[in-house]
Amino acid sequence: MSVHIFYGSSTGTAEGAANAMFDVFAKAGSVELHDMMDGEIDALDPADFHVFSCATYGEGELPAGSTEFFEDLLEASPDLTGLRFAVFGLGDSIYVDTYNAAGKTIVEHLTGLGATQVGDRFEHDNSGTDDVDEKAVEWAEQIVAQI
Ligand SMILES: Cc1cc2nc3c(=O)[nH]c(=O)nc-3n(C[C@H](O)[C@H](O)[C@H](O)COP(=O)(O)O)c2cc1C
Repeated sequence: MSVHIFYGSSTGTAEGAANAMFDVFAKAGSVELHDMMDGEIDALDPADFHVFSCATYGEGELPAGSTEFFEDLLEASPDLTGLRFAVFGLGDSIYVDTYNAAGKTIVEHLTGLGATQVGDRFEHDNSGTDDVDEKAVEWAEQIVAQI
């Protein structure tokens, strides 16, 4: 099994978290990192496991350049039955109405295509005191125990 870690990041926090998780997921198989901006929707494979580390911007959207990933995916509308994924969301609670909305959107889109969420969706708060990379490792350890 391969683990595909996709990150959606504008200023590097979600990308850093994705990198921090790399060694944890390497316990489960070979790991590939993907910038969602590269639009590699073909890397979604029911035989593999998928992790999304993604920030929220705008009015609750994915970061600029990453929104097209799901536009392309929804247009292609593949049957993702059997595909398993987990979501590590990043946001900031000062954005009350759209706090961590991108992570919720990812869950909706993937489950809407038949995929199955594994574990709890994490919500990192940039206004909080939690170290994002430490939390990413802790979360990844919980997820890897379930795959
Ligand atoms: C201009 C701007 C808009 C943002 N909008 C939201 C938002 O709507 N909801 C949210 O939860 N966080 C929002 N954030 C917070 C980011 O998602 C958060 O800081 C995240 O850690 C950034 O990740 P990145 O460095 O990978 O881009 C916003 C941040 C900026 C700078």
